This record gives sequence, C-alpha cells and structure tokens, in this order.
Amino acid sequence: MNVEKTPIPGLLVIKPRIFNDPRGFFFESFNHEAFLKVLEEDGQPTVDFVQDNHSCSSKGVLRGLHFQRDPHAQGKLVRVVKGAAWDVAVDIRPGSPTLGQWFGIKLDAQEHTMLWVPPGFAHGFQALEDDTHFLYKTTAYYAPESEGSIAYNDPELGIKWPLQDPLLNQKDLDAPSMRLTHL
Ligand SMILES: Cc1cn([C@H]2C[C@H](O)[C@@H](COP(=O)(O)OP(=O)(O)O[C@H]3O[C@H](C)C(=O)[C@H](O)[C@H]3O)O2)c(=O)[nH]c1=O
Repeated sequence: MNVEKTPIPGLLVIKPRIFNDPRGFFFESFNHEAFLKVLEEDGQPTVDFVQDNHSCSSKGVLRGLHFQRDPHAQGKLVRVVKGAAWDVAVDIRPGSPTLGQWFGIKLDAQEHTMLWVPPGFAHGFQALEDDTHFLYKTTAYYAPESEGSIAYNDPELGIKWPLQDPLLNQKDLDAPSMRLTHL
C-alpha cells in the first residue's frame, strides 16, 4: 500500500497493492491493522469504522457536498469499484489553516485508488461514467439530524467539476454556500 499526503493535512490518498495474474486481480480493500498504522504514521487519532455505504450513479450525477456535525462527524474511506468518479473533500474544520480548501482526485475501478477523508470535511463526488459504484466506510453512523450540506458550486470554494450540467437532487441544488452553512 502506498500512501500520499495531500496539500490538506489529514487527507490522504491510499493506493493499495494490486496483485494481477492471468485470472484477474486481487487486493486487500481494507486491513484494519494496516490502516491504523497509516493514521498513526500521519499523526492522526485511531478510528473504528461502523458502517459501509454503497451508491450507484449515472454519468454526470453529483452527490454532495455533505457532512455530519459533531458528535456524528464521519471519517470516510472512499473508493470506486465500478466506473469512475471525481471525488472532492473540503476542509471545514474550525480553525484549520486550510479551512475552505478543497482537494479533488479521480477514483476509478482501474487504479483502485482510495481517499481517506477524516472527520471535519464536506465530501462529494461526480460520476464520470454510467453505472459508477461508489463504496465507502464511515467512522460514525448515519445521523440525518446532524447532516449539513454546502453548495457544490459555491463560488468561494471554486471547485472544478469535470462534467458540465451535473445532475443533483433537490436537497443538493438547494444547498447553501459555505459562508451561510452552520458548520
Ligand atoms: C448517507 C445515507 C443515506 N441514507 C438514506 C437516506 C436517503 O433516503 C437515501 C439517499 O441518501 P442521500 O440522498 O443523502 O445519499 P447521497 O446523496 O449519496 O449522500 C451521500 O453523499 C456524499 C457523497 C457523502 O459523502 C455522504 O456520505 C452522503 O451524504 O439513503 C441512509 O439510509 N444511510 C446513509 O448513511
């Protein structure tokens, strides 16, 4: 497994070791001990995952930007198992030196790259292909009463999304700017 830091402290790109052979491929998509070692080496507190999520999206669908407020803030280990997605995390940690900064990365079923999104980030993605299957582990249970959202096209964030005319649900279309969001 290869771990790459990003310009935002705590946000890590994780590239698993893929074993290819004439049958296909194998890789450990999650190893608790190995993952805790990654966090420890990055100076992050240990976590436990309590929920796995799986969504499927057509090309152009944009889900996000979502977060859960403390004490339900979720860390997310995200990956794409079919198709491809542009994945974005926004630092919304109060007092963070990178507050309001975003990081985007392409996740797909070819590279199997994963992104560790610590608690304290808003998260979203845009599907780049039809039938994109997005899986992620979370460190806290779904708590809709604690959910917040930020507009994907907040001009102050300036997030670059790959595909024009994204398809969003009404909740995400109505999301406020970060400035107006109660973080
Ligand atoms: C998130 C979630 C949703 N649901 C139910 C609630 C709705 O009836 C239905 C669809 O939920 P929603 O429209 O919020 O799904 P997404 O837009 O994919 O939400 C996700 O979008 C971005 C990418 C995220 O990072 C979050 O994890 C999550 O908010 O699933 C559940 O039952 N459990 C859950 O954990």
